[in-house]
Amino acid sequence: MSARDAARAIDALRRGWAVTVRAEDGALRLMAIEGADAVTTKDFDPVGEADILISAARAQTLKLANQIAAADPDMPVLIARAPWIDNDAAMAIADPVRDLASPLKGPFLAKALAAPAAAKAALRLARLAGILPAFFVTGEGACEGEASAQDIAAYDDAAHLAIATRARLPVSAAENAEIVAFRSPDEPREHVALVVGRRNAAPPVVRLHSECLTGDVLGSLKCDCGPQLHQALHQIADAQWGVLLYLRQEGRGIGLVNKLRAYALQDQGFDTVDANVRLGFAVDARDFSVAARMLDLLGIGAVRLLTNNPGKVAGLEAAGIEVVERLPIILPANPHNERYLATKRDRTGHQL
Ligand SMILES: Nc1nc2c(ncn2[C@@H]2O[C@H](COP(=O)(O)OP(=O)(O)OP(=O)(O)O)[C@@H](O)[C@H]2O)c(=O)[nH]1
Ligand SMILES: [Zn+2]
Repeated sequence: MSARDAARAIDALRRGWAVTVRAEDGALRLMAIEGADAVTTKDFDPVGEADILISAARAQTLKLANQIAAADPDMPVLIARAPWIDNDAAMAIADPVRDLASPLKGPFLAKALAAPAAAKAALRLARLAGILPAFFVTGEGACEGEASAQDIAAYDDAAHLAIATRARLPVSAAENAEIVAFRSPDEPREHVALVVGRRNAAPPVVRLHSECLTGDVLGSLKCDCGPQLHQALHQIADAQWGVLLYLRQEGRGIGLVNKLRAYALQDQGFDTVDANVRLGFAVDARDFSVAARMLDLLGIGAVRLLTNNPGKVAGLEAAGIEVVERLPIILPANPHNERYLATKRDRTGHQL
């Protein structure tokens, strides 16, 4: 079992190269539909026979609901290749953002999935690679990367995370702060912690902040991330000691490009929950065991957690960190994020 194989497969997928995903029930040779061009497609599938693997949610939108396994509604669906499915048509199958522009798709013929466990692992790999969960699929053949379902499951295992370095970092909210960088040999994303103030015996005030390029850096009004980040730093500074974890979980774990696809779906009227689902992802794909591991490496076993999200409390506790208190972090809404905040309150259990 090696997370290295998963890392290679992720890299290959993002470059549009062929990869093989194996599980106990068989192997699938895959190429991402996203980014496929005439040359890579010909190389992967010279005769144009590759089938298409999509998420169950995408199958539902494409009127293949009858193909969704009753016993496992998350099971991916395999579409048989038809002569009219060229790269452009495949991209229209893959990308829900195009549904308004190209509404006429199908009819599709679904096929039995020979290797369901491998298909599920492939979809997990797509999320880790930050691409759309839609593939061309063949059986055997040349490929640039090969990973097993176990490799893929081990890829973002927080156990391999370690402290890489630390340094003093005065910030506007707290001059007495130290930045601690964490790295895992398997994974390129580096998480950081900002440790504020002087450690004392009380459980620190802790904020788990998931990366949001649009909110944190550009000041997006569509979410509450930017103001929450600054408010959290001030609340931690006021408490004299605490930690902000900056987690590289852009878009609740689906990556920047997929989050922006979710935004494009929101422009079409879907809310933040339905947009994720329509893309073929979980509503929240984050794994908070990485945060627990970081706290553990900082010698912190109990926290006062700044959050409105009961899922974060449960995720940290499940990973062995005691949450002695939940502190709310509520900021005024603006006209652009009103619906987003209402959806968090009404559909994802946020206590707002
Ligand atoms: N997929 C997706 N991600 C989003 C969207 N809006 C914001 N995000 C991401 O959501 C994450 C922000 O969530 P957080 O503020 O950490 O957490 P939360 O679940 O809202 O809980 P709180 O602790 O109460 O703030 C960041 O990774 C954002 O990039 C969206 O519409 N779709
Ligand atoms: Zn945001």
